[in-house]
Amino acid sequence: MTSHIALQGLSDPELLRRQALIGGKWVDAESGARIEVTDPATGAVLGTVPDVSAGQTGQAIAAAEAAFAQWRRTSPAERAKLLMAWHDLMIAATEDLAMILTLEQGKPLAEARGEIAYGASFIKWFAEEARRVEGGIIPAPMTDRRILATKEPVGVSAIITPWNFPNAMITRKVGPALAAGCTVVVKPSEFTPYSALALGVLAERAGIPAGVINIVTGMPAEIGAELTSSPVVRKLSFTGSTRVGSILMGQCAPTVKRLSLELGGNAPFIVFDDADLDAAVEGAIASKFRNGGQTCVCSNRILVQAGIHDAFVERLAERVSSMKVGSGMAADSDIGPMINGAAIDKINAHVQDALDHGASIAARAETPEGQYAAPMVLTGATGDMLLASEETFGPVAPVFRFDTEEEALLLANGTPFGLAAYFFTQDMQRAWRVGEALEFGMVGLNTGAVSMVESPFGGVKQSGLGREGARTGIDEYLETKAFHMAGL
Ligand SMILES: O=CCCCC(=O)O
Repeated sequence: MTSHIALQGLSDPELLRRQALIGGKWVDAESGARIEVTDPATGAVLGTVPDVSAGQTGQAIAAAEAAFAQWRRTSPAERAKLLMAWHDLMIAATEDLAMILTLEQGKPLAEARGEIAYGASFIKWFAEEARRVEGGIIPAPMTDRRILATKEPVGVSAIITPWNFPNAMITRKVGPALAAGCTVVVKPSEFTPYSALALGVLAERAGIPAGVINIVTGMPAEIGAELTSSPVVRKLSFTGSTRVGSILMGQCAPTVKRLSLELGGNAPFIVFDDADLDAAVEGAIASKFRNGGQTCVCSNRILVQAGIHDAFVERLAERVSSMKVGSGMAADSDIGPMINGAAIDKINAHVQDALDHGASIAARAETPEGQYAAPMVLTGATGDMLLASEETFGPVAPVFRFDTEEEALLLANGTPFGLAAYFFTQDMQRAWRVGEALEFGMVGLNTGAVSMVESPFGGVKQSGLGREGARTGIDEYLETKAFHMAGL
């Protein structure tokens, strides 16, 4: 089968796999059904992958269950060694992995390289953490007893990942799962399966045993229903929208699975009068336009205090109007295509609704025809606009004006979501006060970037459950067993 990706010249064409991975075997769908994967920059079909059925998903679950029996008994040092080998192969394959990622997802190649480094960092981190899973001894109320708290892997884990970070959202989940001794069935987004399959190839080369990582490609409803209903699957980790997360949560209820959910955000980005203007503009660019605005932690509402409002808007507008929009494969692109037509429709609807409600366009970058959204700064944004209550998930920066700190906090917290928030001030008392008052899982003071392996990633309210990355990320894949030894 020919493929546009192969024509682009991967140095290791074997990384481009077009089959699902079940129990160590690369397989097609039993029905022969396949789905197309397209390049969002051109609309060209990159190739196809199997549309795996519920039955085959069941086979992947059975393979993960069989592998779990052995994998859970490997030593932490052995798991760490295999994970480090996987990490090293990822780093060595950065250029190819980044090219695959850009072609199927659209983000500029430089950002894709950054995602591969970010993705690999989770594998390295959890390779290290594998050897630090410790239990404890609890003083018992009687003298002839000892109580041990031991840690055990949760079991077979279902990993459902999104299209916006096709590499790193897999590694942030699979890294800790494998380190803890769990085995996984990964269902990557149907828009970006090639990045996932390439990770599968590298895992196999690293020596990770058959069945420990299974990857099922295809449409989400059928595969998701099988993963969530299976009593063998003991854990679901999902990154995606709150709407889908809550459906999955409901589907997991009958079998009472452990859940990690990284869901939608509606991040406020607050600029106080006393902010460092340069730093605030840089922070806004970093947090708003990462991945073309298609990131759950991207700022969605830019709240600017009246005294600095006009200066901030002027500087932001200058930066945004000179942004380069184009194919992620072009060296000078700052913003690539959006993932699909539905994304463009939503962005356009938000912009039109804002304009209908009195907003104005302060800046708009030149944008080519095709599946692109124009980077834009809107002023005069207000709470009755769609973009105040929903994630736009695109390169549109709406600026809301506020007068007092109290007003800013009411606006910022006035959302059912609570993933990330950012604020800029040079007043240290305000820094503590506002940082503590923001109802979000992640808060950036004088920075627009909070995503890094060392830091716990996750949200409160309808933004999800659990934390990924960091020291605690492995806990999501561990159970505590109370082991009572009596008659001593
Ligand atoms: O949309 C959510 C992906 C999270 C990417 C990150 O880790 O910042």
